[in-house]
Amino acid sequence: MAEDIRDEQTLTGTADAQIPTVIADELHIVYRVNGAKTGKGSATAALSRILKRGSDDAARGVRKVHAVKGVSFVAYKGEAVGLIGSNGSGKSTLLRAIAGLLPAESGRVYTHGQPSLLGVNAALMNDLTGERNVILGGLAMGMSREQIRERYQEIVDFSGINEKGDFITLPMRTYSSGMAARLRFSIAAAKDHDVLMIDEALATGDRKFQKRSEERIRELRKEAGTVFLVSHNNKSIRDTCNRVLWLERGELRMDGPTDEVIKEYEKFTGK
Ligand SMILES: Nc1ncnc2c1ncn2[C@@H]1O[C@H](COP(=O)(O)OP(=O)(O)OP(=O)(O)O)[C@@H](O)[C@H]1O
Repeated sequence: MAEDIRDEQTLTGTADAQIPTVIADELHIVYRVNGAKTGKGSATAALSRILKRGSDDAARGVRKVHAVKGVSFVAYKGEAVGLIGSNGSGKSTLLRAIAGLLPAESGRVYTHGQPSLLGVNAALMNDLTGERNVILGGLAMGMSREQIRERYQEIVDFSGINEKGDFITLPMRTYSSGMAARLRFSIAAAKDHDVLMIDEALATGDRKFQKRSEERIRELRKEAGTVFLVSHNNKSIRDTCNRVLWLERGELRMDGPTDEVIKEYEKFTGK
């Protein structure tokens, strides 16, 4: 409890709280879906699109989905920011845009340091063993072999993969979806990130693992950067985040302290 209070003081009382890590400025993200008009993704449809190049999107059968509409916010070092909202409201799109994976239609995203996106679909190699994936995943995040060696056991223990036998030396395809998601989270959480974005990772895994993950998110937040968490689980958001952005139909509907925003959101969803 005392720790928590200290934590809050760090957030509000020191210069640390004032270092911006992510700035979104009137950000708009638009997806373009090919073949939406004909419903065909065939070679002839592709050819006719090429022939019609130069004419406008509508004529070429390209449909636009305006997924994020004019979102602006500033996130600071030491914050854990929850993203909530109905299905299709733009949460994952916003995360992917912050990670630099989607171009902005207009507006901008500025990030301090290297943002890392951890999704339940983060790519690990199914045919390789858990062990190889820990090493590759670590290298992909920019850790040195030495650092990976040092943290290897910690990662395996955290994932709990070996609790029911020696699974870490088996290919990932033999893991249940929960086990695979736990390993992904454990690999990503082994590094101290400038900006760490987690998409629904806590929804997978059992309650025990969720608790461990929440604890790690609190540590990451204390140690260095900013954590973004997308979740439909209001309790996970309450337990880990100090601030919440609520998106609805691509627009930022509310931005504020966790309790206040979740209260309004629950009113909205009728819970
Ligand atoms: N690759 C894509 N191509 C075209 N449209 C997309 C694509 N991905 C998402 N969209 C659309 O963008 C909008 C926002 O989707 P997004 O996945 O960001 O929502 P979300 O809030 O994360 O939803 P959920 O809670 O269901 O995960 C939706 O209308 C969706 O249909």
